[in-house]
This record gives sequence, structure tokens and C-alpha cells, in this order.
Amino acid sequence: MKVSAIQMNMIFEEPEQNYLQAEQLVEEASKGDCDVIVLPETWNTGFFPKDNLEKYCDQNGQKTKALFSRLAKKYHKHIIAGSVSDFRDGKCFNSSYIFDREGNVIANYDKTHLFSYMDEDKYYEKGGHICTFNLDNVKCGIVICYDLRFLELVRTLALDGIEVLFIVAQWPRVRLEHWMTLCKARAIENQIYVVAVNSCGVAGETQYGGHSLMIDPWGNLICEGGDEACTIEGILNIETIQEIRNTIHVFKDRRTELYQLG
Ligand SMILES: NC(=O)CCC(=O)C(=O)O
Repeated sequence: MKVSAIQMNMIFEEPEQNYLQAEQLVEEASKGDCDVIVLPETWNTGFFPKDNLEKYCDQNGQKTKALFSRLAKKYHKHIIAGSVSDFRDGKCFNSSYIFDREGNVIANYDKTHLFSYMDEDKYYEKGGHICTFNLDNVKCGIVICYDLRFLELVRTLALDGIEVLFIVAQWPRVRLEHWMTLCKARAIENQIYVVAVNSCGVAGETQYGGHSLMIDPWGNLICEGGDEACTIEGILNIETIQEIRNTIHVFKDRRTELYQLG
């Protein structure tokens, strides 16, 4: 599976321009031979307008679905459309739409852990479901930014059989060390591939950190972006997952009777 990750520098509170930029970047990435294209978190609005958020949101994902359905079909690529600020059923969600090569929406995930440190929980509604989907017979899961800190969520996805975890984010530069460490830890502890797509540039008062990453299930870095906007590409050899799981038996050796989660 070849993946293109678009580390985008979106313009804060300028959805029209951001849709144009995203279209152009996905068109460019589509010229290569990648199978999957991924965007970062809330690329339509930036993270996130506090003054009149609803005005900047997509409405029921309509614009997002129309654009990426068309591009996925045109280029015969899977597209994980990062996440968008999405107004639905009278509420704003931080929401991800996933498209197959025919342009069908095959999954939708609403961020489940809202980043209360930046008051996200006061403006957005939290999702109530985890999300898995198949891309060319590879089982995948998705989480959005702050979700990364919740090892239980990723473990639940891993126990559900995912082989690749997509993390779409707007992770600030000041906590870049957490980003790199947590991405690597989630890959190693769950013996899965991690594709982590961050944004860069400034949104509101926050500088975002870039350094999008792809990490293999052994914890090796496959590729990494720098501080600026870029598209990184990496190849995920899904067969290596079983080899690693046959070597270090993390799943077989678990002592679930001792764990008191909840
Ligand atoms: N957009 C986010 O969820 C930011 C999360 C973050 O900055 C952190 O967990 O640290």
C-alpha cells in the first residue's frame, strides 16, 4: 500500500480558499502511483474559529463529499479527507469522511476526544463511535489528533484487527515531542502501521508542528515531513505485521484478568 500524506498549511477561517488548495494538492498527489491520499485535521477552517464557527463549517459534509467523491473516482484513489468542521443536526462535529476508489463514502468518523485544553468541547459535539474500514482488503482505523493520547481507543481498534492506523491532526509545534513519541508508541505497542498527518503554519494563535510521519509496526520511521508544507510518500508492507506478531507475542501474552480499565 503506497500512501501520500499531505501536510497542509491551511488558511485560518478561509474555507473557500482551503477547498481550492486541498483540491490542487490532491490533484498533484494523484499524478503519482499512490493508493491512498490523506489530509490533516480541520483543514477547511483551521483549528478552530471560535467566533461563529457554524458559519465556516461544511454543511452535512456536502462540499467535502462532492469534491472528494469526484477526485477519488477521477483518479481511482482512496482518499481519507482528513477531518473537516462539519455542521450536522444542529451541531458542529470534527468529522472525517473516507472515500473508496469509486468515490463512495465508505466511512465517517467524528472525533471522540475533544481537546478541552483549547475549549474544543465547548464548540464541537463529540462522536460516539470508533471507526474501521477496508482499503483494498487492508483493515484500517482512524483517529483525530487528541484521540492519539488515548491508548485505550487505539488498542480497541487494534483488537478489532486494524493493520493501519491513520491519525489526522493539527498538533502544535510546542508539543511536537509528544506527537513523535505517541505516534511511535501506538505503532510499537499495537504492532501496526501508523500514518500520522499533521498540519503546519499558523492558525489562530497557534503554530502547528508539521513532521507528519509514517511508522512501521517495529517502530521504524518510513518517512517524515519537515516544518513546512509538503507531501510525503511511504510504502506499507502489510505482510510484515504478521512476522512481527509471530516474533514478539504482545497480543497472545496479554493478561486481561489483571487490567482494570474503565
Ligand atoms: N487538535 C488537537 O486535538 C490538538 C491536540 C493537542 O495539541 C495535544 O494533544 O497536545
